[in-house]
Amino acid sequence: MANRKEKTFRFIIVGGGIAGVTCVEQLSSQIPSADVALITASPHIKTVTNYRQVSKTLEEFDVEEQPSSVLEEKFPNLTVIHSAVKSLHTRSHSLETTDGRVFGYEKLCICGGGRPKLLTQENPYVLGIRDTDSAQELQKRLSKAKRIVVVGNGGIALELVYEVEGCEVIWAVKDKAIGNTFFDAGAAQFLIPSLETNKPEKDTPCKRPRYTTEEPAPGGSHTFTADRNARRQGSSSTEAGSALGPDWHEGIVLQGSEQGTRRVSLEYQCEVEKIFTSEELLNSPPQTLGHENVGSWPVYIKLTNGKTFGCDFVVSATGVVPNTEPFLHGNNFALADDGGLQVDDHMMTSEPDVYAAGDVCTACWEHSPMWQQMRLWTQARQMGWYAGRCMAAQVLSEPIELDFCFELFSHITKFFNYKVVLLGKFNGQGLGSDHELLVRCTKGLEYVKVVLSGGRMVGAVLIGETDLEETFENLILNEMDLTPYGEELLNPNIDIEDYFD
Ligand SMILES: Cc1cc2nc3c(=O)[nH]c(=O)nc-3n(C[C@H](O)[C@H](O)[C@H](O)COP(=O)(O)OP(=O)(O)OC[C@H]3O[C@@H](n4cnc5c(N)ncnc54)[C@H](O)[C@@H]3O)c2cc1C
Ligand SMILES: NC(=O)C1=CN([C@@H]2O[C@H](COP(=O)(O)OP(=O)(O)OC[C@H]3O[C@@H](n4cnc5c(N)ncnc54)[C@H](O)[C@@H]3O)[C@@H](O)[C@H]2O)C=CC1
Repeated sequence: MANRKEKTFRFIIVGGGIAGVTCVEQLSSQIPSADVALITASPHIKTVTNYRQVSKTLEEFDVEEQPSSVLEEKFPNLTVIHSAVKSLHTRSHSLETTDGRVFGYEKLCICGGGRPKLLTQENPYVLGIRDTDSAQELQKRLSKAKRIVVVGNGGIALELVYEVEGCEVIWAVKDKAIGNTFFDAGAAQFLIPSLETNKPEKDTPCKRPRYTTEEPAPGGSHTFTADRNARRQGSSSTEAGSALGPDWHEGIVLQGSEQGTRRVSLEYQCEVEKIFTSEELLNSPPQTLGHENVGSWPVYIKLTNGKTFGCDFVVSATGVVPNTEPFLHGNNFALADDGGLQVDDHMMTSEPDVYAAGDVCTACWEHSPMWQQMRLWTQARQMGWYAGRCMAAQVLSEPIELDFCFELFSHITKFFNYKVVLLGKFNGQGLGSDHELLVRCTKGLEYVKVVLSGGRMVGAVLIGETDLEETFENLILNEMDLTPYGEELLNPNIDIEDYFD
């Protein structure tokens, strides 16, 4: 293969998502003379725009899908190759793309992202959501649907059950409360009433519509209903590739076949026992179907709580698997338990000269006590940026230390139309019983939870416009003993910022 190399680049980055593109930008601006190649399976690349450092560790930005020429114009030494990597040969420092080209590299960074961890593979009635194609498929199928079942209790499920209108949604969660990857039961209780109320009308269209839309066709349980008739529309056509992200649902119509109502029925503490097609159900012994008629739905889902629901399709919102497949074969990559490429504190994998960043990798260095990896947009950006710096530092023989952004976990997002800020060990992760909680909650307005360990703040969940993120971030980073303040810490009548000046 070595002889067939079309060209050897100093740096090759695989993947045109946030991690890969940020890595390319960092490398190209740090060493402008270096030949850099970005190899990506997707026709468009994702770039970070309107980046804003909210506080020491919190950041906000928009993400835009752009043609790769934008990047090539900015960095003349960059070549973008639109093809998927088919095989990697770390010994000969070369890789082959699906269109049969072979490229050599001095340093490689794998930013191949992840794919949905589906409940079951190759069942046409089980959908996952990851990229533009899968979002469009969801939109298309939803426009004809009367009932769907959403399985999973993380980010995608939270967004979907809130956004879908005109279609009954059965939401099956393994846990006692909603949103287990982000919240505890208290926060879940604060958020639940939002499923019963109307979504606020959006007076401005989405800032960055990215998806083609089609007009939809006409047209221990807990049930929530809300009415709304408004429909949103986006524009701009793209093809499959990188993961969606914040606001992915803003540019598409998530409307079922019926008129604009949100109807969510929650099934707690249950998993999926079996998924049947209508024919399978007819051929199998009688099932407990309640009022369902066998044959009236294309697919049926049996839950471990004994209930079976017929529906138009099932959304498997059950997490992400790192996309390691094409890179592993014939190489010696160490993998983490979650299937990610293990990386050290310089974003290096176990193979020489191969780095990795974003959803594809698992951070295997000794973490700061206040940081954990979550497969999020912000972390993809931070890892891509830091990997670029590490690759450049190695080439320039410069020392580099783990970046400050890995000191404290921080995430800003929106669920059920509330601003949500998560800091540090926001759910007491890894603390066992060695922590206490302080909670302040005003129904419909805000939910503030502080996690304390040994008298020091180690995490927080802030829902609503609390304006506390910067102060709490400082208190966590300063490791100040807060014992003397006790519950005053959350006293709404005290301006906490002045308190700690
Ligand atoms: C529906 C949805 C909503 C989300 N919402 C949020 C949110 O609100 N906030 C947040 O922080 N995060 C969110 N995320 C998570 C976030 O989008 C991801 O963590 C992040 O985009 C990962 O970036 P990445 O660059 O690592 O991977 P990706 O964006 O998946 O990019 C991987 C790239 O690698 C390319 N690729 C893969 N294999 C190959 C190959 N063999 N050869 C060449 N190229 C290849 C792909 O085409 C793609 O361009 C969401 C994710 C989803 C699916
Ligand atoms: N606003 C945000 O920050 C958002 C972030 N994301 C990110 O996108 C990625 C994909 O999102 P999700 O698929 O929601 O992943 P996730 O990791 O957030 O949640 C997965 C959920 O599926 C559940 N689950 C796993 N296996 C299951 C099974 N067999 N049966 C039933 N439940 C099961 C888990 O308990 C968990 O609740 C994640 O990395 C997530 O963090 C997604 C949407 C919004």
